[in-house]
Amino acid sequence: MPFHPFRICNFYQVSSILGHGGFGTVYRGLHLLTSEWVAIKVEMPPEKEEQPAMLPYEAAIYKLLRGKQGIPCIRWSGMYGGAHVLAMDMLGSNLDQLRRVCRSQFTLRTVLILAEQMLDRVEFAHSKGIVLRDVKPDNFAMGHGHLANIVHLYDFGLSKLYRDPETGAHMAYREDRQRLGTIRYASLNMHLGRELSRRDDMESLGYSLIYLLNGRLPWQGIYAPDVDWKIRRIREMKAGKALEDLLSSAPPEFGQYFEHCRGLRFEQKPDYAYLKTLFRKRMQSEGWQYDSKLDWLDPSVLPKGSLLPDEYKAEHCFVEDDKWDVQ
Ligand SMILES: Nc1ncnc2c1ncn2[C@@H]1O[C@H](COP(=O)(O)OP(=O)(O)OP(=O)(O)O)[C@@H](O)[C@H]1O
Repeated sequence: MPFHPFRICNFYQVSSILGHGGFGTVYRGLHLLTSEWVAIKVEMPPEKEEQPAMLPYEAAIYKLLRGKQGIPCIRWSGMYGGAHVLAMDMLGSNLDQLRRVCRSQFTLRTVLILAEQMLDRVEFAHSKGIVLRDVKPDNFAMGHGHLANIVHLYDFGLSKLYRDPETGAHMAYREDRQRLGTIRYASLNMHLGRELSRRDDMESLGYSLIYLLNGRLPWQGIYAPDVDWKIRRIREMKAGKALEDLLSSAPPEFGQYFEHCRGLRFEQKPDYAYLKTLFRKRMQSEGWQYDSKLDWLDPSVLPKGSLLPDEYKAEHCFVEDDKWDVQ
């Protein structure tokens, strides 16, 4: 069906669809007065009255996180034309899209540079009492223009407050929880039906980093007669030898990372500084700098190059203004 441009909240001209989420559509919009591009999430109120809309909840999470670099800024949120609307900073490609541009995997150097920022974003969300419950490469995107080297954390649809905002008490441990998020990156506790806490975000981040480095995880593409069987098999792989083998063939820092995350108790705060130091020491020992030479901007370091046409390669005009968009 052809897309007909329309206007939303009076001053956003919607030009195209960016994507469809679990509960609505995300549009690309131009602010008619400032000429800034924004991403606009729109959710129609659920048909059943007792079913809550998700977007106001997500907007509330964004408000708790506002002001920090690496979290998209909310430009407008509320009801418009009978729909829930959330207008926010327009982001560039997510890390899984960029991985594909780099012919399926990043160099260790790029993964370590990204890891520092990803750890920082997750730590920040935790510091605000939020557990993300869906940490995966698709939920981290690079910024636009002068923020092209900044990793942004977005999509808080599954996040939850793990502390009571009044008393500060940690939520209670439970074992009867439903499966949530993305199986590929889910922690072992999620497979076991346990309430998810900070340790589980860290474990999912670990899987995400290894996925970006190797281009795949061992439990992708396994044969299974049905979905339940497959999920059970993935759980066994994460609990046993498949993970051990994965970690023994990965750089040793990842083994230490998982040892720490898997050793955390339900309410325990991860030692973010220790985890960052692990990766920083590796950067130092290799003589690598935290610079902007990320694989997709400088594909000369990639054994097989990138899928970007030549004119996109590290041309500053593409990273310094809003034209940089490799989706
Ligand atoms: N701020 C943004 N800037 C650019 N693109 C965005 C932005 N937010 C979302 N998108 C695009 O819209 C798509 C849908 O996003 P959304 O966060 O609603 O859902 P999702 O992550 O795909 O699914 P789910 O809602 O099930 O988590 C994303 O895949 C992304 O391509």
